[in-house]
Amino acid sequence: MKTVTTIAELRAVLAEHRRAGKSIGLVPTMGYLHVGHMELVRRARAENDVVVASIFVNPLQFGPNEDLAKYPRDLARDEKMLDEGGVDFLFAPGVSDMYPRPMETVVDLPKLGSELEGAVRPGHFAGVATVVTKLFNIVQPDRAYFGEKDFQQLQIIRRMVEDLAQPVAVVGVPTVREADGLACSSRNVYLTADERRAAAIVPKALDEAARLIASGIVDAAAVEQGVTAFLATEPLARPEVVALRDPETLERLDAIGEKPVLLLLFVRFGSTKLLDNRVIAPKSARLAKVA
Ligand SMILES: Nc1ncnc2c1ncn2[C@@H]1O[C@H](COP(=O)(O)OP(=O)(O)OP(=O)(O)O)[C@@H](O)[C@H]1O
Ligand SMILES: CC(C)(CO)[C@@H](O)C(=O)[O-]
Ligand code: BAL
Repeated sequence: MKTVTTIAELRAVLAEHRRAGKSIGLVPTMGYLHVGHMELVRRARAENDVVVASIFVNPLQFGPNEDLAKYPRDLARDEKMLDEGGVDFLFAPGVSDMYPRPMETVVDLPKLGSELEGAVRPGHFAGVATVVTKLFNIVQPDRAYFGEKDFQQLQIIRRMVEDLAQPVAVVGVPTVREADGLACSSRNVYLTADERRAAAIVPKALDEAARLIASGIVDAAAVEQGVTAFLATEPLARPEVVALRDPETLERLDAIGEKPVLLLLFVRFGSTKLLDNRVIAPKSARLAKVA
């Protein structure tokens, strides 16, 4: 694997491969890799001739009081993991490589980006959409891989690619979990031992949502209240978003019908935010209950 830090060098090495007709897969990350990231790499490796991973802790997507400065970093360990995962090029630019001048241009999806996590992190998704567009322009990948754990991010990128006719196929990858069900996340390292034990309630709250829907509840607010009450049984959990939404538009739902619904959670433990979600198909949830 070759590590590249400048846009010009990455463009030059990829141009050769593109001329030779090779397909290119891109895995964008912020580093401090775990098995969830490596699943994106595995998919990219299986589906493309050339695999590029990027590590860039993007200042544009952090709010003034967020964890930009303390976001966990370990480039040497990440390089080893990516090399073993079969990545061909690691793009690891510094902030001045990526943004030689303050950015004047912003890619924003004001509606999708202000819902849910966007409501508690104003400007976050404009920062994500802008950097992902820039990465797409630099790498010009055939396919780009994103985790379903960050479900809103994935839907925003899908919509951005459609709206702007960006020539890339967006591939969503199912969430990889720890043994107790907690979604793997770089930020899990911030949790104290007590918070880490308590965090197992997050995936259980998704099970609770599926159980409530399977029991025949059709009122979306009643499911949200049931899940909030379930999370309240864990004193260390501070739910910030408990929302049942349309999986594609992220719009609120009044009633649960036949179509799949998204349950999205954003729960704080101490100063750490944890995200999780599940798309629940009401029909199969109810059939599973009958069976
Ligand atoms: N558990 C996981 N399973 C599958 N994909 C994941 C998982 N965790 C992260 N990803 C995906 O990896 C990509 C890079 O994510 P990122 O570097 O922000 O890691 P993260 O663990 O989500 O970090 P954070 O703690 O900041 O949320 C994103 O597309 C993200 O959705
Ligand atoms: C997609 C991404 C790499 C953009 O900075 C980031 O939001 C992430 O790691 O999910
Ligand atoms: N995993 C999404 C990136 C962020 O939280 O900033």
